[in-house]
Amino acid sequence: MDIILSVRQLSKQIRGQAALDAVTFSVPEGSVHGILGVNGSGKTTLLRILAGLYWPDAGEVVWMERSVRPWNDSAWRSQVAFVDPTVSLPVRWTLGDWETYGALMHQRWDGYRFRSLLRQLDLPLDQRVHQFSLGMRMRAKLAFALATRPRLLLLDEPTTGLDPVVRRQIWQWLVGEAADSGASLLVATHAVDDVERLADSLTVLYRGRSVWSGPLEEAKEGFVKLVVRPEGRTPLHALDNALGWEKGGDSFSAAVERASLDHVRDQLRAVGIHQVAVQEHLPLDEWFRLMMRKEGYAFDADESA
Ligand SMILES: Nc1ncnc2c1ncn2[C@@H]1O[C@H](COP(=O)(O)OP(=O)(O)OP(=O)(O)O)[C@@H](O)[C@H]1O
Repeated sequence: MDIILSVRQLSKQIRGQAALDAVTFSVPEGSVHGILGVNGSGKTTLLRILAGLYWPDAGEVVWMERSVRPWNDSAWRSQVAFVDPTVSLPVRWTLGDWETYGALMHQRWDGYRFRSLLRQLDLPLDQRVHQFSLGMRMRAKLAFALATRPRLLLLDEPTTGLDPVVRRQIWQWLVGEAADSGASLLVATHAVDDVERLADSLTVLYRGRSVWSGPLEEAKEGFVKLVVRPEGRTPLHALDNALGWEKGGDSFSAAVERASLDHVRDQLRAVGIHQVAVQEHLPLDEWFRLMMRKEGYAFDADESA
């Protein structure tokens, strides 16, 4: 797949702190790319720059091999839609009013598509949006965004506050709609399971830096979990604190990068542990925790080993 968007060395300071620090990643055309990160890692700042709401201090945004300035480029902005759970068109308006606004304000507005999406989503055109449930509001915002016919849809925590059934329905519908229209999705979220289910590729942000980026499969293939049953008082912490051994019954487990597997096995042998079970195909959540641990993010709950 061709690369449609490249973000290169993007940096932004907010009140003297680096909200983004040389963030770099690429998004293949027509794909879903997840931006994963713990609180305060820079996800919203990144999307706001791409939506043209903030400008960066340094770095480059390349769209279809052309360097663009989202904060100063109306052609770019006509191809990009940003869905932010904290911002919406006025909720005192009806969706009919949203439609009128969309037709006036968006060069690529497709009224036929908007109506068809509202029918699919069972959303009434003549009811004020503040009377909608949270799930209905999010559907309305997504329908509005899709009706602007974006080539790139930026989503900031789009399913926060929604129950698991609605969340799954919305995702399924959205990814299908985006695929039909050829749009690429950039989704910032804490929800590792959503990224695992939907994304083709992902970037992990930590303290404003992109600490990992690549295809989902590469992330999932890149690590395993070791399970050991030490006898007596084997000092697992002394082996490698960064592994963060977790106790479960009479065994300990730790996720490790596949590349360091032999090294860790050698360390275990050196303290008399020869029986090591290796688990493959683990949930992405375990990989994400491993990434965060490597970066020094504290996991209080894991200090039991
Ligand atoms: N308006 C602001 N004023 C001061 N600091 C800010 C502002 N906006 C962002 N920051 C800081 O920039 C950093 C990145 O914030 P950002 O909101 O982009 O992270 P995030 O990954 O989206 O977080 P969350 O998951 O909690 O929404 C944080 O340290 C945050 O405190």
